[in-house]
Amino acid sequence: MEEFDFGIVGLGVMGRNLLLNMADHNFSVAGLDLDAEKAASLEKEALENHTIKGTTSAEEFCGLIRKPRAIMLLVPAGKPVDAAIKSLLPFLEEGDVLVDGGNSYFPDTDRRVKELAEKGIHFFGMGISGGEKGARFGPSMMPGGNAEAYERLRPIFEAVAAKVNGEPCVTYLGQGSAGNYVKMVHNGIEYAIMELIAETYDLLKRGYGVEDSKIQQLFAKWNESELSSFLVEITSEILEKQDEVTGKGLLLNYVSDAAKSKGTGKWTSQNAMDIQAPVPAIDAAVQMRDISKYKEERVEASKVLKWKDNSETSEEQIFEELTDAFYFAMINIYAQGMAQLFIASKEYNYGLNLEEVAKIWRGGCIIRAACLEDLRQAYTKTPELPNLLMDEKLGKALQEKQGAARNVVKTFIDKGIPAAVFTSTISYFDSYRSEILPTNMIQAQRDYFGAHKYERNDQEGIFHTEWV
Ligand SMILES: NC(=O)C1=CN([C@@H]2O[C@H](COP(=O)(O)OP(=O)(O)OC[C@H]3O[C@@H](n4cnc5c(N)ncnc54)[C@H](OP(=O)(O)O)[C@@H]3O)[C@@H](O)[C@H]2O)C=CC1
Ligand SMILES: O=C(CO)[C@H](O)[C@H](O)COP(=O)(O)O
Repeated sequence: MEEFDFGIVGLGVMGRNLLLNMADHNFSVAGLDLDAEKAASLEKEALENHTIKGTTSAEEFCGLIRKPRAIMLLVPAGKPVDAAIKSLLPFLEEGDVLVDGGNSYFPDTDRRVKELAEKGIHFFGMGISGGEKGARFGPSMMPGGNAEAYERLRPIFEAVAAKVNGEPCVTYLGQGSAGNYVKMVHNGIEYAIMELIAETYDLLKRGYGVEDSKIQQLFAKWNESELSSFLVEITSEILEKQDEVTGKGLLLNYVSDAAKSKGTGKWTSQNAMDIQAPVPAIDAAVQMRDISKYKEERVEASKVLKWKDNSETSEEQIFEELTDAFYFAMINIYAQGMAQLFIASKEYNYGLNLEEVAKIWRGGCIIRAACLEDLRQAYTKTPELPNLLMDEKLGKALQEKQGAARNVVKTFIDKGIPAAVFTSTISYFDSYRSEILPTNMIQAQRDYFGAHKYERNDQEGIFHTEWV
């Protein structure tokens, strides 16, 4: 056989849709899944011009694909990836390329790259974003690994990726686990923007008692402005969806408020701490999902821990200021994530080009937004920009909008509505722009109780003092 251009392992949400997307672009693709029903139904979905074949046999699957083989895994992260690799290995040969398209934890990718290199197999970690529709009609893809192996995959990935002004939302990002790392931070940013939107909705709904339809209109209007983005767009659609079970009101009002997660946001925060890249908005978003799980405790606490709203900001003023406050927070979130990538690139030797990262995030992915073109331009101007807050254009916009952001945050606090991400973005901005921080006190305290020593700001050297 050996006639298929590409193979995909895992015919679930992402694998099946990406396979059909590839087939749309005239690539012949074989699919492998443990579930016979999924493998069989694939061929039923084929259009006339598609060349696709589904199987549950790893041997048959590997036999279908032209050598050197190009195979992508789209199975859940963790053990299923190792299991899928193990099932393929007996049938793979030197020179074959395996691409992990899932949300794998980046150290796992580094391990797999090494293990498979010993067998002459190129292993690639490639984050994919865009969900079900993105995979089907054009995702953003973040590949990392062996640069030569990528050249073989490039035509197929560029064909199926989303396009912005004709430019594909995929590019080679760097060696080893660079692709998984960039996707991990993408998801960290995703968590923070989702929480920012949730906080905005909360302030309007619980803080001001604004009707859902009016909140929907605000998000729809924002999507026509500089705040235009996929997450804002889907929020306005979610705020329109009626509940079909009860036939009464919005479905959203029946959705449980205990949020789930699969790990990428947490890994972003954990690794940010390891490499000392502060990302407080992402940390806050992860923590809010965690707090949301303590439903019973929250219900009990709400009965005893009371606060009386003493806000002086009118609903009209909030509607006016929220737009600027949202922009301010959103840019801060991207700045934190991009600064993490800047630091991680040096730490792990990825050689990331942040202009390219911003470029491939403009379309296809969950965090696509109009502002990503401004982010891209900031890096075109200054490729080694350590923090987007220092870009002239973005910095000026943030300076103009910070007043609104500060008032909105005050209003959240006055009303007793949680605003973990909104408040963290102001603190980040204020810390980053502080020539002096009170951390001299921390250094003095460390020296006082632990003889940890300190440096002085007026002379060289390391000092210790008997403080009393
Ligand atoms: N869903 C989304 O929006 C996005 C998901 N991702 C990532 O993509 C990856 C895949 O996600 P998704 O498509 O949603 O997952 P699904 O659970 O929908 O699909 C995974 C498929 O892989 C199959 N599978 C598991 N182990 C093996 C194996 N050893 N050999 C062959 N097939 C196997 C599963 O079969 P079975 O069900 O029988 O176990 C299932 O059909 C994950 O890492 C996810 O985090 C990335 C971006 C967006
Ligand atoms: O990668 C994705 C989007 O970019 C996936 O949808 C992922 O599952 C989202 O993360 P979580 O499930 O933790 O919210």
